[in-house]
Amino acid sequence: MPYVCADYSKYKFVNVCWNSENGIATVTLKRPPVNSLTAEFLRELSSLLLDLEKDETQGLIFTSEFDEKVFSAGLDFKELYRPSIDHAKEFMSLLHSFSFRLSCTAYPTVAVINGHAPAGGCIIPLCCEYRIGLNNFNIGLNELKFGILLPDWLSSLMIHTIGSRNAEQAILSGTLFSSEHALRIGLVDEIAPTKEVALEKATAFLNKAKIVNRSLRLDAKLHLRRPILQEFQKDIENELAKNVSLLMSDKVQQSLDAHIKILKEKRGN
Ligand SMILES: CCCCCCCC/C=C\C=C\CC(=O)SCCNC(=O)CCNC(=O)[C@H](O)C(C)(C)COP(=O)(O)OP(=O)(O)OC[C@H]1O[C@@H](n2cnc3c(N)ncnc32)[C@H](O)[C@@H]1OP(=O)(O)O
Repeated sequence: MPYVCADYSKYKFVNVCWNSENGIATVTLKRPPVNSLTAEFLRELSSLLLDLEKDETQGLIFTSEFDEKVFSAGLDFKELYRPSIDHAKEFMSLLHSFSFRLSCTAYPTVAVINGHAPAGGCIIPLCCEYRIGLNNFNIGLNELKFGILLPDWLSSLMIHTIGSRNAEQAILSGTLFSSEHALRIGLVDEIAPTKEVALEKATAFLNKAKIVNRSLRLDAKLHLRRPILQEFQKDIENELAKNVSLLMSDKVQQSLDAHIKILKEKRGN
């Protein structure tokens, strides 16, 4: 059984619950109020994946502290509004490297999606091998509605998950799917009535993975995910530069400004 070496209490935005009997790590995202992804959060998540790898984790479950509300609200609007060029570059690079790392972990991964997961909030679930949703949440890649062209690796993750035809329709219409609809098109693999049941289902999925030799399983995973991994590795410098210039463009900045205002008005601030 794996021996836990890393100090998981050092992490600010996640709670790591390590089960020493089965080697499964349950990682609860807890960056208030809505687990939006900032550079600091992405840096922490990347470092966490390395720690889990070193500790020979047998399986990883992601879930959110903000149960039945939000899994992750996606990229942090506020941090990405008028960033410095250096910060924009750092952010895009962290988003890319974390998503790549999560897509090819040696251990199996599950997302328990216990709340909304719009746009960038869908990235963690899509990088995972298995997705279990709760009822009454929305999930999808609705970036086109913000004037954001998806990076190829992200489209590729969606295609891998729901097939090209469904992905084309979903991405081009910027649809956010209800949990039932997400189940029908395969964007989630199962629906559970509560987080507890979802966590049991996640553990059952991870236990099934154990009957396969670990290194053979990793070879097969990398082989099956080759089209996605190739998109991640394709012309990285150019891809990052494209995303930075998209983020800095007037159109995207105006869209972020408009969304920040909408959220403020909603809260009456
Ligand atoms: C911009 C990138 C350009 C470059 C692209 C290249 C790479 C492309 C790859 C991926 C791109 C992804 C794009 C995104 O992810 S953009 C973010 C999209 N997300 C959303 O549209 C979600 C917006 N939020 C909501 O719909 C709701 O907040 C919801 C998550 C459903 C929760 O609703 P509720 O529980 O009612 O909470 P409130 O709306 O009242 O919000 C509570 C506070 O949280 C703040 N908030 C919400 N979302 C974000 C966010 N994304 N970033 C930062 N902050 C967010 C909100 O303002 C409230 O704050 P406060 O309490 O201070 O008022």
